[in-house]
Amino acid sequence: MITATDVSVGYGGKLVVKSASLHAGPGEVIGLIGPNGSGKSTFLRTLYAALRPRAGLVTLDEQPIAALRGTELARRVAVVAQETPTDLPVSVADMVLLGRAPHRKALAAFTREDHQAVAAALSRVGARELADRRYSTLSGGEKQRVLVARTLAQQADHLLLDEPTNHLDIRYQHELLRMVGQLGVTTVVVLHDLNLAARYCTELVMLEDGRVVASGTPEEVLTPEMLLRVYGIHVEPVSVSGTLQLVFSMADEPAVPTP
Ligand SMILES: Nc1ncnc2c1ncn2[C@@H]1O[C@H](COP(=O)(O)OP(=O)(O)OP(=O)(O)O)[C@@H](O)[C@H]1O
Repeated sequence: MITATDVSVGYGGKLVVKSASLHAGPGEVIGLIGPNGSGKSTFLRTLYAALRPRAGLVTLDEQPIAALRGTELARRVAVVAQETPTDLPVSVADMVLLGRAPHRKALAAFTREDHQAVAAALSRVGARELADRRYSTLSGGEKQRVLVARTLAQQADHLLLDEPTNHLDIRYQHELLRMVGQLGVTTVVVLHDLNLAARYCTELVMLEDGRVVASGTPEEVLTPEMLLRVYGIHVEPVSVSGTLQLVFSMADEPAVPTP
């Protein structure tokens, strides 16, 4: 369970997250959405203590996150952030093995169980055949799958993902988010694609200029009025096999373009 209560975060003299709250219950997948620069990554980074809030509180299973030691945090929270190292001279398998580090006693060697967890995680994201490749030579989408495999190997019960689908082709976008939903792990995921958010998130939190302007189920948050106000875009919500999908048109075009 991850809870942020009235959190404000900023850089220098500027506040970019303003009294924002969020609650991710056990096994829930919370989508953090909002336009460019609205504060999504900053809010997410605060949830794993990479940034310290100026006001408010972040808790993990009701414990203040600031009170958790680094290794305990790493055991309990897995992160795929936007800024990831790309030029490390390591193999893919070693990159994923890094996810096992919080489970290892200081200076102990990795065990067979660690290597099995790495192989299983790579298989799960369809990247088993990449194990011996050098990480820095992978494509953007391959790297992203490997970073997700690292979080799986970490076996944390909380998962924080910053645009995990942005380099993935359409099939892997869906596979990844479906897999995240099936993990049963408490998840907060920053997503730009509102149709993916509608389909795979249990609840959404929408930011505008650092403030939470809507939160609730996808149907409650992704309304035409809200999307016009926050993104300046027209949307027609449609239900496809019981799933909310959004058809967009620019605000200066007719809502449903004529052929
Ligand atoms: N390290 C930083 N130093 C100063 N300002 C920053 C820093 N990181 C982000 N910002 C600013 O904070 C604001 C929020 O940025 P943030 O990356 O959290 O937004 P976002 O919603 O994730 O954006 P995007 O959708 O474009 O990824 C932006 O105005 C950005 O320029």
